[in-house]
Amino acid sequence: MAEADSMNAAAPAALSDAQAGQTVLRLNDIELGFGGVKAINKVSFEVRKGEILAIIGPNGAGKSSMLNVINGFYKPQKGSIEFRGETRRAMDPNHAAKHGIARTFQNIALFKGMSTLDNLMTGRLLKMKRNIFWQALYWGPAQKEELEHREAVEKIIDFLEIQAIRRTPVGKLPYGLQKRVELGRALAMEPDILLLDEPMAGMNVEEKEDMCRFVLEVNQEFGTTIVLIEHDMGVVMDISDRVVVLDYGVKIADGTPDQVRANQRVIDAYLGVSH
Ligand SMILES: Nc1ncnc2c1ncn2[C@@H]1O[C@H](COP(=O)(O)OP(=O)(O)OP(=O)(O)O)[C@@H](O)[C@H]1O
Repeated sequence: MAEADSMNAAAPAALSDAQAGQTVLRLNDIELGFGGVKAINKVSFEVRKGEILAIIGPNGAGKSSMLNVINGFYKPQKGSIEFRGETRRAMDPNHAAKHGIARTFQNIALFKGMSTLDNLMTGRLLKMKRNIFWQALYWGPAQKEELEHREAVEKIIDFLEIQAIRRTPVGKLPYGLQKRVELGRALAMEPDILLLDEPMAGMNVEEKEDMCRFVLEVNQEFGTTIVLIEHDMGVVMDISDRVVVLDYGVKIADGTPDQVRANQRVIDAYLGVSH
C-alpha cells in the first residue's frame, strides 16, 4: 500500500506469524480508587501483540482510568503489570513512553497555537538524542538529526493525508482533523503499543470511516498493537480482535466481538442500553 510503505521509516515493521498473538502486556488484579470511588476493581486482562483490543463499557466504568494505569499516569493501589519481562506495581510514564507505549486522549491534548507539523515534531522529542547545548556546539550533526526527524514526520503527514494542513495552527482545525493530528503525534513516537481514548468521538460518519481506515492500516501494515476505548459499537465490533467489557470498575466480559455481543451480562449492562 503506497501510503503505508511511505511511512516505513517512522514505524515498526509488520509482524511475523510467530510474533503475532504473544502477550505484550498483562494486567493482574488491578485496583484503583479515588477517595470512596473504586474506579477499577480487581481487573485482569492481557494485551496480545499485533491485536486491536477494545475496552468498552458505560460512562464511568473505568476505561480511561485503565489506559492511565497502562501508561503510568495513574498508580494502582493493588495489582501488578507485566511488561517487557518485568513485573511492576505501576508503570512509570517515562518508562512507558520510552518503551513504545503512546496514547491519545479523550479531550484532544495538542498545542493549539502550534502548526500540525510542529505538533507532530513534539512526538519526536523522546527520540531526540542531543540536548540543546550539544546542538549549539555541534551545528552540523544536530542539523542532520533534525532533518531525520522532519523526514519521519513528513512520512506521517503523507500517511494521514494531512499535507494541506501542515502549516495550520491546530486550534483552527475542525475537530475530526485535530483527532487525526493527535493520532499523528502518537505515531511520531513509533509506538509498539498505541492507546487510543475514544478516537472517533464527536466525528461525523465520513471522519469515522477515515479514522477506522488509519487505525486498521497502522495495525496491519506496521504490526502496531492497539488498545482503544470507543463507544461506537459498530466500529468496535468491526475493527477489534478482542473486547474487554468494564462495568462499575469490574470486568464483566473478555472475548471476541461475537462472544461479547452474545453475552447477556454485557447486553444488560451496556449493549442493550442506547448511548
Ligand atoms: N482523577 C480522578 N479523580 C477522581 N475520580 C476519578 C478520577 N479519574 C477517574 N475518576 C472516577 O473514576 C471512575 C471511572 O472513571 P473513568 O473516566 O475511568 O471512566 P470511563 O469508563 O472512561 O468513563 P467515560 O466513558 O465517561 O469516559 C469515575 O467514577 C470517575 O469519576
